[in-house]
Amino acid sequence: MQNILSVKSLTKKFDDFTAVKGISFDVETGSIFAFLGPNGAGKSTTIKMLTTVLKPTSGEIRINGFNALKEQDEARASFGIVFQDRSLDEELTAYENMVYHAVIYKVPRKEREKRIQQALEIVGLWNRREGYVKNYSGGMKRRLEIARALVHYPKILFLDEPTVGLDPQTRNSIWSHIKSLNKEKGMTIFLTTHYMEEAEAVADRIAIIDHGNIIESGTVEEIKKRTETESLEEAFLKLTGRDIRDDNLPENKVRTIRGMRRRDRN
Ligand SMILES: Nc1ncnc2c1ncn2[C@@H]1O[C@H](COP(=O)(O)OP(=O)(O)OP(=O)(O)O)[C@@H](O)[C@H]1O
Repeated sequence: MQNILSVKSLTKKFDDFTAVKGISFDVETGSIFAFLGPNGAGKSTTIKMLTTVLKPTSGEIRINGFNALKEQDEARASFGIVFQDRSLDEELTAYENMVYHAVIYKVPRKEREKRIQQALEIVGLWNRREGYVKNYSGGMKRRLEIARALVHYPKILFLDEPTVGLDPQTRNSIWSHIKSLNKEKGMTIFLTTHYMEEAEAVADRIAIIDHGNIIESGTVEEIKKRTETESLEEAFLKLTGRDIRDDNLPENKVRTIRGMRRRDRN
């Protein structure tokens, strides 16, 4: 199978500190790839380089066959991204937010309505398109962000912590939308998450980064076998010696996640 994303010897230095240390990996077209690591491991720095926000110190990135450093426009047209931070205009309707994004991405005017409808239908928001975003729930906002990232027909979707801050039911609904996008539309998904059980449930392949190096990669089964563990969470702990969810998380994230764990138990 072809690789939609291919990364070779990718390195990022901030002055004399090396945040990403020559990592290499491939993402197969049509797969779900989870990029995991404790806080400060280098995930955000890597995603920023993959999405052309940050210039690598050295290394190669090919997205959809394009050199992400030399063919930036083509590379950018090939991916959609949902960052952790909300970037919707709350004072506009869902539909207006979609139009705004379609214009920025230069979707031809004639195509706009059709593509917006398709994207909103995928996340189950077409019937709610006239609603103001400020009146949307957290889960609806996240679904709208995913729909928005699809409007220029990307080949690969980057999702940075797509379910953080959402309750368990909403998290399930987000995952089912992501899975159907992958299975039914063949969209490649590259995601980060702090929820090991969610990564285990959805990802075809996983890479674990720590201190700027990829310390393990493969399918969940391969990783569990090699680490002689029963779950991805256990494998992660064994490999990094840390709990992904509690290690130096910003206080607000810890609170959200601990709250969720309590709710999960109740
Ligand atoms: N602009 C910068 N200047 C200097 N150091 C930086 C900069 N950005 C990130 N770093 C450092 O690089 C390392 C990797 O950071 P990065 O944000 O990529 O980690 P992360 O794995 O995404 O963590 P998190 O899960 O908290 O988002 C950290 O030690 C961080 O302090």
